[in-house]
Amino acid sequence: MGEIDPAFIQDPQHRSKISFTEAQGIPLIDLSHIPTHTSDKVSAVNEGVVREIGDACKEWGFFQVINHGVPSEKRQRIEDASRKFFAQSLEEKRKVRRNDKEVLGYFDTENTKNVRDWKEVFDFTVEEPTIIPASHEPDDKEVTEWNNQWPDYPSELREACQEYAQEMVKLAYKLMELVALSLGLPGDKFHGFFKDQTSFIRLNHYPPCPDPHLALGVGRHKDAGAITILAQDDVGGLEVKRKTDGEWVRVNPTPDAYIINVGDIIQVWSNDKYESVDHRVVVNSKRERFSIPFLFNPAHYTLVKPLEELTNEQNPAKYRAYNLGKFIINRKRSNFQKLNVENIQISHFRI
Ligand SMILES: O=C(O)CCC(=O)C(=O)O
Ligand SMILES: [Fe+2]
Repeated sequence: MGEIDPAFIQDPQHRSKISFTEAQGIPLIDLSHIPTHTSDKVSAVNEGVVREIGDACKEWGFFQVINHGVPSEKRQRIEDASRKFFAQSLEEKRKVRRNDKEVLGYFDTENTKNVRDWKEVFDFTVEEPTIIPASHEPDDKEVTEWNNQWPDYPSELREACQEYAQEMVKLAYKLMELVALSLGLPGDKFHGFFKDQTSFIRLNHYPPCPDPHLALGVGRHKDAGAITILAQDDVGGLEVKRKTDGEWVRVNPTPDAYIINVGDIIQVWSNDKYESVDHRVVVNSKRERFSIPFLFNPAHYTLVKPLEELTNEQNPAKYRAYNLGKFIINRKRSNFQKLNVENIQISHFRI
């Protein structure tokens, strides 16, 4: 005990337990009968899946999908490239380091809720470049570009990432269609929001940790985007805060499955019908772990607010509209300046 830098040490109430509870009952949903372009008229087969998705979003905020249509070679390729990238020396990795000007690339000092995460990451956006507000100032209309920083090694990383991103976008549209249908909306209800998407992918590497019960790979948090599609390897460590009793439960790895979770934006759009759920990553002292989340995010100019179709006099909007781009910039800012305040959250816009 006590071998690690105090910056990593979680308050006792947030530490992982010695034994963990396996998440029983996180729905495993088979997408094999879902065509890429689900029309508004769901067939009888698809109706069952739509109901399963709706129930999973309500009861868990999390589910897993199989037969999702993402070719396993593409997943393998990005996973292999990620391993090669992180196996390099810190000096090499820092050549594509995130800094005040470049917000994407390699980063090994991320804090979640002001405690350092036991991990290193490599971030890249789907759109190259990604357009985003130039400042957090509400009245500043100027925009800027975020550009990816690609490392020289491994040489296949860039293409592997770009190809994988296209697969993630396809699956994300399919999932958003199912979510829309489950809310009683037209299948394409959400599509327009993603035209100039700010989606990004993060390669996560969690090295073995000498004190796994003091630190976390990622501290408890909710994802700020619309929906997250996560590939985790066979090590395990992702924990979800179960809605029924607030217990942290472990999502055991299922080979070739993706873990899907509702993000804050779906929570706002659905006016709290579907909630974004707290999750975290527990580390261990023996095996390094890799994961790849894809965060499907609308365009920066999106005004995020409860959908009119889902609100009425009895169920008024629970949130004020917020500008997504400004929200993203505010978050980045607080991460950088290590302001001793928690990141901006959707709860700031709660009415
Ligand atoms: O590594 C994981 O399993 C999850 C990571 C995560 O929640 C995130 O990066 O937002
Ligand atoms: Fe997350």
